Amino acid sequence: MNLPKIAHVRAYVVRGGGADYHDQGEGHWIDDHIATPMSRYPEYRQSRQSFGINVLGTLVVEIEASDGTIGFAVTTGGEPACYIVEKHLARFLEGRSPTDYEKIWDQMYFSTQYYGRKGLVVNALSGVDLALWDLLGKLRGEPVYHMLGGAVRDELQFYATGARPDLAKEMGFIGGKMPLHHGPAEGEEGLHRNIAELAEMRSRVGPDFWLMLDCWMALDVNYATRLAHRAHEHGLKWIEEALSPDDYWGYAELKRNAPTGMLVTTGEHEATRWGFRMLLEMECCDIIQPDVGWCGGITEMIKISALADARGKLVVPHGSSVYSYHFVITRHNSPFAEFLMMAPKADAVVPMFHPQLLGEPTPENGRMRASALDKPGFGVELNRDIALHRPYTH
Ligand SMILES: C[C@H](O)[C@H](O)CC(=O)C(=O)O
Ligand SMILES: [Mg+2]
Repeated sequence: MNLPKIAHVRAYVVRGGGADYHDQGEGHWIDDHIATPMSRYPEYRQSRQSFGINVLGTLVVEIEASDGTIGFAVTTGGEPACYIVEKHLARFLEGRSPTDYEKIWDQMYFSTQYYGRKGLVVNALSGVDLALWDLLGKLRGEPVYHMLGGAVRDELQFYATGARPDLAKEMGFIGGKMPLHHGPAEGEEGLHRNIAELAEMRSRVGPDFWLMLDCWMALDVNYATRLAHRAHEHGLKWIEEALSPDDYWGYAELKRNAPTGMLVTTGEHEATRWGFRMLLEMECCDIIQPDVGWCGGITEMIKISALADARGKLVVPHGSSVYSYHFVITRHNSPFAEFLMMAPKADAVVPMFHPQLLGEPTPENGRMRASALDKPGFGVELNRDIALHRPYTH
């Protein structure tokens, strides 16, 4: 069957809302004294926005086929990513068939390799890849998860990331991941406060509920090892992204140092099969956490997941809403998914990519039926009531 060819690629920047790096208003738990690599500077300790976490904004990529069908995706990267998409990547799509996603990915990656490989460029590339899968699904009338081989279970189950695992438990989630609030620069007192917060949460949720700590690249091996051992006494299930993503050696050491039974997880700021191969071959962790919108998109996720599967490792993607749900439901080595609580007080389930997406499914009682994904493509529409700014054209 010949599908319509790709006619046009467009890239927009959006301010406000969204998940994680996207702009959140004041008083949101996600920007409240979270330990980061910048916490060593007191003036950048209270708010991640103070050092510019939200400086780029959201990237929206649209790919229009010659019959007028539009696929789209949302990720991070903002205006600089718009430039890369419009001025560089678009040439590898326009005039081509949307079925050629392997060749398109290969050309996008290798043509940008001299200035890319990770970070912003791979965010942009991921946005294009996700928009392409959305377009393909819309043209074929199939959900992305069908194109990935179909569901291996009837429903997704979720853990929640946010400041209130106790409320997440009441909402039916299988676990709660809290941000770590104090980094090494806050010394022994900070460590003590981190452990006290964990202990307090353990007392609220009881002995069996999963509790995890997200350290957002803020620690060193020594601090992370001490934190892990002290947290073990309070039943911490995993310690996440404790070190710089470049410190593969440190992760390998932390994995050796961690108490038996505690999982070491990382990878949300890693990209491509080559980056994840490093994490896997160097025995850096137990669970890898690629973000579908940052690691190279669905086309690359398939390869990353296969590498992990062959090594008996789990893939539990970072956030990314529908873009990860369609993947997780198709893989046995992705037994559960993350839900990032975007309600400012983490006290309600609200869509992760609000207000950019319309029709975004959310977990109910910590679960989501596969049938909630049964719409063409990623099953969501772009909210055209938001201000979409197209800074570049080609
Ligand atoms: C809460 C973390 O600091 C970060 O904002 C989200 C994240 O890393 C995760 O969901 O994982
Ligand atoms: Mg994380």
